[in-house]
Amino acid sequence: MNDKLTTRDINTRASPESHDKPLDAPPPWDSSPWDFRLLFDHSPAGVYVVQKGQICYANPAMGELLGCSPALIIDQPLLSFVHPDDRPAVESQRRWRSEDTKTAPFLTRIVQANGTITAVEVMESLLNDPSPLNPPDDCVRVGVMIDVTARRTVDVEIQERLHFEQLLADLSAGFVNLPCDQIDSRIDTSLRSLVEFLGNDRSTFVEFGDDEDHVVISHSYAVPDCQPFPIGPFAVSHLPWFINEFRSGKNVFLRSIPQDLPAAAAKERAHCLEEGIQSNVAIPIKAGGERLGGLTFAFVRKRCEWPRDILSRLGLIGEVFANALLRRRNEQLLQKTMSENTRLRRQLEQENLYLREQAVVKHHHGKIIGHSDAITRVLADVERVATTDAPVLLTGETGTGKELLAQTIHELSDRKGRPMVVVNCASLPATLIESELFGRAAGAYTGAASAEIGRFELADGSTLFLDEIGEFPLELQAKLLRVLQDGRFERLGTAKTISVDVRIIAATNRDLEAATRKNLFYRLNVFPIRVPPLRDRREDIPPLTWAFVESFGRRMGKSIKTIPRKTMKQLQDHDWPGNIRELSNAVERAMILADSDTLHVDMPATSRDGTQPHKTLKEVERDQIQLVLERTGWRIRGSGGAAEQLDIKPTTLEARMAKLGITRPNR
Ligand SMILES: Nc1ncnc2c1ncn2[C@@H]1O[C@H](COP(=O)(O)OP(=O)(O)OP(=O)(O)O)[C@@H](O)[C@H]1O
Repeated sequence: MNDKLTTRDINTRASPESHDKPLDAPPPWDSSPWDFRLLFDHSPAGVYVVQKGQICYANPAMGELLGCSPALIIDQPLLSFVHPDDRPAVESQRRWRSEDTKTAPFLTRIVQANGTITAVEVMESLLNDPSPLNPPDDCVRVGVMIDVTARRTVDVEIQERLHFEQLLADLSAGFVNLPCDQIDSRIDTSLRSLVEFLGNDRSTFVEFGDDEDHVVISHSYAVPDCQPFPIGPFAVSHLPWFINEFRSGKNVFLRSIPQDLPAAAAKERAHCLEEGIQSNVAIPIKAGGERLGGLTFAFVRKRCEWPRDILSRLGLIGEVFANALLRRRNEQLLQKTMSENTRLRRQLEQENLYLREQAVVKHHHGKIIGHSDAITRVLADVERVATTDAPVLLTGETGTGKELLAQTIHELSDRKGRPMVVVNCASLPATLIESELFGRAAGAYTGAASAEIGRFELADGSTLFLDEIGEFPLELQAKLLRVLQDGRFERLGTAKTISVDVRIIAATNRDLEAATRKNLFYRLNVFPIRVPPLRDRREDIPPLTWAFVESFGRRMGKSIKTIPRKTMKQLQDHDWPGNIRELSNAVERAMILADSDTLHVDMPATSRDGTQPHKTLKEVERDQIQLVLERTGWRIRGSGGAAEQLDIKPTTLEARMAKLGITRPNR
């Protein structure tokens, strides 16, 4: 027994003042009851024994937990130390079932005599078996109690962190697939949730733009007694140190203002003083690799006690805001680009339409289509001569556009204010041509009841186009030469000389240089223009074809979108003895037959490769007239009649028919 340790022994050995006493080696361990008591005395956990609810043993650690010496605890009901709010839970926790000999560990709070509340974990077990005569509550129980305050603090921190993470997750989830027009209001409510959770007084989202001198306050929320930041541009010069700091990508963590502010932050110091800001935290935010803005958190009522590592978590939610704003910005950009695209496409369509219309309008108004060198040279001549009064002689095969060029010359001249007067010398019977051209007096000849002015008078101050001048009757040539010479003539049946100012343009597809017409030729040949046949300017075929497609399409209510490459090649390869008129007719024929938006053209017999028999111009003309007449049921006049389809006057057609010997077959 002598060498067994007593509590005092251990205390003496453990006390600092005993250090200077030399000690023998520690005595060997003896598992006698006394040694076990010693263990309880030194146990870091509170150990107690209760019988019939009253404490009958408490070790020193238990005394410390309950806040008084173990002697004062003895005979006290253990429940009297438990926090009144926790007592029902403790009692139910200790409701023994018959087979139970120990409780599961449970948490409760102990109230010490001085009012200190300590969180403890308790576990009890029965020392003797309960029986009907000896119910568990009457049994002897041994309990272990440990202080879990520190663990509780950690638990609370973990809980708070979990709540914070949950908040961040919820806020982030709220932005997924959020329509762009709801992003602003969602950021506002998110800032509010953050302020409410984190306990600061104002949270603000700042956007950095291209403007070096300003940032933009896009969202701000403040608790009721504090002012939110005014939304809109904010001059960097108001808080230069602060804004530049976090615009350059640094976190700003000012726990104690003004102490934490550097000397350079004079404006910030004044601002915080004025607004009563005690702490301020700012986190820069990147989105899409771009420094987009930042989140700021101001504290007015108290200082910030956040741990520093909160910054990275707040940075994450900031990124969610920034990504949403970036998405909105991109979407707006996309919208803008798309509407710009639509605008441009419309414009293009309009322009295209305009261009095509132009092509058609040009055609209808006698303007020239074609960009070949040959036609460009002709047009250059046309422009050069148009503004003069010089007579022009247009030569070229039939259908090459001589009348169109005459019209163009007229329209480019100063005479364009009055219409050009056209005389087709081939279509007028020789008997009528004199009165047609020079006018007549009443009774000038049988049937001429009234006086009538002729085309020369009609064209006074304008242009007279003498088409097919080669057909002009020889007997009238002298009169014509005179008027061409000095603009003077007499009406048929009068001696009165009339003087006119007429610009003459003549056209012919036959040789004027023949002896009989030499004088006329010299008089007219002041400014000759040779109009090239279509086969000499094949590159004009595609634009001409498209112009005719548009024109006929419009008239027929058909829309042709494509012409196969092969077809266009065939059109370009063809010799077109009837020139543009023949091309126009071929396209018209194809358009009548077209039943889709693709144009297929049945090529006329002659082609450049020589596989088809070569026809003379006359034959081609005859074939063409015959074809159109057959198609129109031999109707010459009126809308859709052969003359209109051939784009010549009915009288001209009749003259040609007579000349070519085309007659209607007997039925
Ligand atoms: N460059 C062109 N651009 C557009 N259409 C043209 C062009 N040249 C001619 N045409 C058209 O071709 C057809 C024949 O033209 P035009 O009557 O001017 O020819 P022409 O040489 O006077 O014929 P003719 O000698 O048989 O009287 C007309 O429908 C005309 O509008």
